[in-house]
Amino acid sequence: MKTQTAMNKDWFATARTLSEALPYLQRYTGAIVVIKFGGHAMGDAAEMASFARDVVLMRQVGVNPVIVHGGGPMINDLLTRLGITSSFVRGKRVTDAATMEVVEMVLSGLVNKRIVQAINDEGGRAVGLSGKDARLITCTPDDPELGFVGRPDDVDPTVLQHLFAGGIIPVIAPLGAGADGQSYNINGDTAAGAIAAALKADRLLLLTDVAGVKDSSGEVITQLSPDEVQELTAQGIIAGGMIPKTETALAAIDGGVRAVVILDGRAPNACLLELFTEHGAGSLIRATAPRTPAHDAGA
Ligand SMILES: Nc1ncnc2c1ncn2[C@@H]1O[C@H](COP(=O)(O)OP(=O)(O)O)[C@@H](O)[C@H]1O
Ligand SMILES: CC(=O)N[C@@H](CCC(=O)OP(=O)(O)O)C(=O)O
Repeated sequence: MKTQTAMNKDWFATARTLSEALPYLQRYTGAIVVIKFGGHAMGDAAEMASFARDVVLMRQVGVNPVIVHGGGPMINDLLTRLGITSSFVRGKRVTDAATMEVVEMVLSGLVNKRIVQAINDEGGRAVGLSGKDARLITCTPDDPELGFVGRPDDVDPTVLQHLFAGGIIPVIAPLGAGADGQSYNINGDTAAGAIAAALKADRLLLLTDVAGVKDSSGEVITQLSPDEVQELTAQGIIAGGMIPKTETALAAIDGGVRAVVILDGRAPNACLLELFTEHGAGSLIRATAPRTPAHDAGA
């Protein structure tokens, strides 16, 4: 049972949090925030609902969120059930014709519609599409060794601008078409970075299953410059699955994205904490400027 005094304390704290968010809400009105929602970050139904609620809140306060999702673990599940073996080279799935069919079914079907439904359930209006729709992403083959893995060559974000104007939240599966109409599988981080660069997004949030980029003692680094990312990679401190993320971050910054944040998508309200509080979350990568006191003031 809660006493009147305890309840009052809760409400005062909530009101103060809302009040303190004002400069951040003002800062992000009209901003474009691209969110890469990785398969490992998706979690269970409650975690998916919590993510969807944060996205709907962003839209409600005037941000234009764009979700680019992954789904590697879900692709693995269906491939296993179908008896198709799969391998990765430098973090990318070797994709033959049969694998491509499964990748498209899982990403454009199961995963995309699950996210769309979760956002709509929270009162938002989401539209699911892939990089093949409205020529959003045109690809060339990444590397002959990888089969039908695409490298985004041309990104036409016109369809996204139409969706923003209608107050609709785009949810994008990382697929693309070649000039010849062939379907390509694109790494989710790569697709998110290319879309963020084409939109000159204010933020690219890469949601993963760790709290951020860690240093040699396992501490999360709250802010890094591109040079520091390169140093940590050369020292082998940034390794494995973190390499495609930091490479994406550097390419996105080069392409005109103002800043990239790598953060834990399973942490409650991770996106809200990053955008609308002084605290921030995860590791912020950008060319210059401090993270505090207002971690992105004027950026
Ligand atoms: N310096 C580092 N800081 C944080 N994580 C790192 C670092 N180097 C390697 N990693 C690994 O990168 C992983 C994130 O990449 P990945 O599993 O591919 O993510 P996702 O599935 O979300 O795309 C972490 O779980 C961690 O094991
Ligand atoms: C070329 C390539 O590797 N494509 C990825 C696409 C999905 C993805 O990126 O999913 P996560 O973000 O959950 O890892 C794949 O086939 O798994």
